[in-house]
Amino acid sequence: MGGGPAPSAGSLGANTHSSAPLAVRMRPRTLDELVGQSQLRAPGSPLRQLVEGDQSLSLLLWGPPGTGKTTIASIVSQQTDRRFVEISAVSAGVKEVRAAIDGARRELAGGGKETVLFVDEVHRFSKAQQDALLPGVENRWVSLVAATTENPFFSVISPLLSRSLLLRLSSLTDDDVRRVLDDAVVDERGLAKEFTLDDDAADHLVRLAGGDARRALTYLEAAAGAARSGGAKTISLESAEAAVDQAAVRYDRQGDQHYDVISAFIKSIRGSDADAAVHYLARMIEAGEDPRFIARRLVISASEDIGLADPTALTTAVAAAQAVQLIGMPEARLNLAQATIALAVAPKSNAAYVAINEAQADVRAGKIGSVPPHLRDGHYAGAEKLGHAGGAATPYIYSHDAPFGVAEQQYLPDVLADAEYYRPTELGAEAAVKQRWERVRRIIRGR
Ligand SMILES: Nc1ncnc2c1ncn2[C@@H]1O[C@H](COP(=O)(O)OP(=O)(O)OP(=O)(O)O)[C@@H](O)[C@H]1O
Repeated sequence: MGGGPAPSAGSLGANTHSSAPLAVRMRPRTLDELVGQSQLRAPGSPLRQLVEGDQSLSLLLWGPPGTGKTTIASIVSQQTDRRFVEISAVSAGVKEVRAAIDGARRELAGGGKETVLFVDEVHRFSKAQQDALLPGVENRWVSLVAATTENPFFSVISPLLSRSLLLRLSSLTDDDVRRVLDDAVVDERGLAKEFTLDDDAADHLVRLAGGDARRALTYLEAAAGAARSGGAKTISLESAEAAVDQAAVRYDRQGDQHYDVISAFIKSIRGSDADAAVHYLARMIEAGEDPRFIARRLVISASEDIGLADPTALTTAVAAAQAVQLIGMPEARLNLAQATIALAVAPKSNAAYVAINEAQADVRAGKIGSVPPHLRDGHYAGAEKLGHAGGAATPYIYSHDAPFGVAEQQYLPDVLADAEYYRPTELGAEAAVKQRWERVRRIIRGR
């Protein structure tokens, strides 16, 4: 490192227009420069109308990191000649929100420009903080562009949802990411043809980017730095590999490895390693991760990975999620720790997860069939004549009248008569469920 920085900074300066990171320099300036997201960019789409017309509208952009949310907000402000004011829900509170809205209102009152207020990670705002955005939106003092990586139906208050146009961004495909890289290699704002990018190096970067254009460009920039300091004209697989490890550490420090850590957290719970699960929980807490996000993942895991092997897991996870709402951080870390450990040490079953997946796959494949006549609604006049419910042709058996409260009777539609979606494990509490269910299924199906 010692003698490196000066010459390498110098040559970097000679080959770029600014010292901003490559991902920032390459930020698309128009909707047409945006890669992927074709549904949003289509002629006549609401976003295009917004950018090309002069109506004011609030947008809620929902999509994974590095797919263009901030970019879209900046395109809207540039192309409609509005001020761009950005606040991050990670660090800002009600005070900053009010100040931004007041500033926009004063600007308007003084005959100045309209304002695009970009709120990044809006799902991190509490209800009260989101409420503070409403007057600005309702009175059209700002065009709000709120970005979230989380499902807004859970994380955004409904008055804000109903006043905004929700646009969904998808992860970039591998081809999209490759295009972003190729553009950055040749573009004057980017690496301006200083290097050629080997195919295998590009493939490596595409794979590591995981659909995130910012990550792809950050890694490309690191690889270019390595090639430059080695005096190379080509970014090879070796320079890419060598550089990316360092870039990945930087990412971690900025908290952008969020998805890798949450993934390791869930996998540790699934793998029953309570120590590892608590370790990843601690990392997320220390990184300032949204506790509601962690709690929601626990609730999902309780059903996906534990299910009926320990039905109390879902109760525990839901209780932890409520505790997070009630108590907030830092104390809610205790509730999260208890739930994490309870889920990690619980016996594991994915039988409920597999059952619903298989049942939905069948329905999607068109295996539906009609509801057996004896199960149809028998409460309306004439139903009996049609043979529904109580009709003589297909009598409905009231289970409580059958021995042990289980009747031999077909419940599934004919096309699915032999389907067996729920296959219990023999683990934990599900062992007893399995014993009983197998007997019950035999009676129902008359075997
Ligand atoms: N669809 C895209 N087409 C081309 N470049 C993109 C696209 N999406 C992102 N980028 C590149 O990645 C950088 C970061 O993108 P942006 O800030 O818009 O991501 P984001 O979706 O707001 O992510 P985050 O949720 O992490 O804030 C941009 O400056 C740009 O260089």
